[in-house]
Amino acid sequence: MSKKRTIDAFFGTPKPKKTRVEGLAGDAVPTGYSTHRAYPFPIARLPARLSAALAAAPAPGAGRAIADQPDLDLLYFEPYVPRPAAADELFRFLRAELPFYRVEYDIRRGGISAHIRTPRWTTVFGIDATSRFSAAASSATNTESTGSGGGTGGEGDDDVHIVDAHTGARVQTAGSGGGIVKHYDKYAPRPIPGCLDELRRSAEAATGCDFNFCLVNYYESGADSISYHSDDERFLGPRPAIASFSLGARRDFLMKHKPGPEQKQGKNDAAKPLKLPLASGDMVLMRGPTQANWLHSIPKRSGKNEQDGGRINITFRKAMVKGGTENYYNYNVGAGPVYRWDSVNREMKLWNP
Ligand SMILES: O=C(O)CCC(=O)C(=O)O
Ligand SMILES: [Fe+2]
Repeated sequence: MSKKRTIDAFFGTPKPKKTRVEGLAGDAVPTGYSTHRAYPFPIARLPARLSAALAAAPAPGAGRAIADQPDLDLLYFEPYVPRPAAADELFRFLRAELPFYRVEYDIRRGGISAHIRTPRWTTVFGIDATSRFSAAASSATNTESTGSGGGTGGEGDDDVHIVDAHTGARVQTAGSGGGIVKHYDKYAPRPIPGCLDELRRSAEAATGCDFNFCLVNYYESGADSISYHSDDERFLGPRPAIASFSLGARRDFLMKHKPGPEQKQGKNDAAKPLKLPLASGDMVLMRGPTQANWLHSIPKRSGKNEQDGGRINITFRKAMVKGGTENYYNYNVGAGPVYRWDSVNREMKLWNP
């Protein structure tokens, strides 16, 4: 029996007589909801046993360094989230509880325009380092409500606003009304919900890095992919550290050195392409000179490997300036409709509140 079928057999049949929440794996019961007016629906907090699994995450330095190639610096936790049970439960939880988008956009390159359909589901939370969510935001995102989404005790998400990270002064945004719109006028940034913030805090402890953004990809089958790119945008600053988690189906993560003048000089002849078969629960920290010099991708899979179950990828990053916030919401939320996992039909479904 394949590993996947074993996991399905273990989690596929919920235990009878326990309170069960639609979309949650097995007998998991949420411990409350994160709410915010920019969320399309309240987002469940982690069941206690997943919180416990993340709290017991690897100690700093537990990862294996991969730095034996020019300009490459990876730290590979294999796994980070214990597998199969915790990693697979976290996969099912996040697929069921997060809003997803299928972003489309137009590009113009060299006078030619093209319409791009992102070949995977995406979502994003966070705000760049020039701003933060007010104290009311953190209480709103930790609201112990029972699912109505309205919060409790008057700590409604209406009090949540964005403030300057240094002065604490309120940042004038599209949603805050009254006067000239100055910042974040295209998208209302969303605080990282509790369920992903627990993983963010765990990753910060394990890596010693700071993260203020969480990007999520859902590859529903082998037909979904991400093409070769590097996460080297200027708004991440030089030598960015990116923590990348894998949950669900195993997919190959390919890396190759960027072509460049150095290669012609022979310096990078030794840089061989890399293939990491990322499994559920794995985490790869990419840091140092990696983004400036290497490309990475998740190629499509075909034939018998195409329908091998979905995979979620979560990356934590630190955007330094406001342009990063707009860029991330542009390409991971966009202007299209919201989708949510339908656990009966086992597919993403348009969310119509
Ligand atoms: O899915 C993955 O492992 C990689 C995702 C990625 O490279 C990205 O979101 O920038
Ligand atoms: Fe990437």
